[in-house]
Amino acid sequence: MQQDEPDDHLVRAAAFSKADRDAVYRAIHTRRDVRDQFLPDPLPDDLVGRLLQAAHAAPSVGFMQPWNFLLVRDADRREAVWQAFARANDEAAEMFEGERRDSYRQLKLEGIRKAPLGICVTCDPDRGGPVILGRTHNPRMDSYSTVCAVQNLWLAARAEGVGVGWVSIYRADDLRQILGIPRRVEIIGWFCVGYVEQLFDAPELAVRGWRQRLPLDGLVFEERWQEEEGPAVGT
Ligand SMILES: Cc1cc2c(cc1C)N(C[C@H](O)[C@H](O)[C@H](O)COP(=O)(O)O)c1[nH]c(=O)[nH]c(=O)c1N2
Repeated sequence: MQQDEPDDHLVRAAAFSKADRDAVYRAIHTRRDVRDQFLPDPLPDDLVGRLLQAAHAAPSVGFMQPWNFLLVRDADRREAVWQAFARANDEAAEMFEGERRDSYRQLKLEGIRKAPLGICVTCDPDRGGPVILGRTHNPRMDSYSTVCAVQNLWLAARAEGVGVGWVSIYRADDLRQILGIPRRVEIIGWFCVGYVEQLFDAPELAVRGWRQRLPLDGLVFEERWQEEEGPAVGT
C-alpha cells in the first residue's frame, strides 16, 4: 500500500476559541468521582460508543493501545462485583483506627449496583509484542497509558452529563473470577457509569471532611527537587 508523505498529515494547530477553551476547562474542573448520584436510565449505545472512542483516542506508550473495556450491564454480575467490593471494603476499614475508621465507614465509595453500566478497564501487557517503544526501561508505562484512556472517558462523560465513579476496592482475583479476566491481563479499575442530574461542586471526600485539596504552590518545584522542611505535604 502506498504511504502518504508524513508531512502531508501536518495540520494547523491554532489555539481553540475562548468558548471551546472554556468548555475544555469546564469539563476538567467540574468532573467528579460519582458514587451515589446515578440515575437508573440505561445509556444509549451511541453515547457509550462516543465515550469509548474518547478513551481509545488516548496516548499510549509506543502506540500500543493496551486497553480493553469490559461492559457489564447484567445486574447479577454487578451484584457479584459489589460483593467483592464489600469484602475488600471491610478489610480496608480495618486499616484505619478510631474516629478515622468511623468516618471511613460512613463514606460511600462506590455505585456498583446503582449505576446501570459497569466498565472494567484492563491493560494487556502483551499487546504489540514483547518489546514496546518507550516501555523498555519503564515497564509500568502500559498501565499509565490505560489510565490516560480512563481520564479521556471520564472527561467525555462529564461533557455528556454522564457520571463516572472509579472503584479500586476489591481483590483483583475476585474480579478475574467474576469476569473471566486472564491472569496476565492487569485490571486497571471498575468504573460505575450512568446519567447524573447532580454533581458535587468539589471532591466529595473534601466536602465530607476526609481530605482537602492541597495548595498547588507546594507541589510545583523549579529546576530541582525540594525536600520538605516541615512535615511532608499532606500529613
Ligand atoms: C486510581 C484511583 C482510584 C480510585 C479513585 C480515583 C483514582 C484516580 N477514586 C476517586 C477519588 O476518591 C476521587 O477522584 C478524589 O476523591 C477526587 O475527587 P473528584 O474525582 O475530583 O471528584 C475512588 N473513589 C471511591 O469512592 N472509591 C474508590 O475505590 C476509588 N478509587
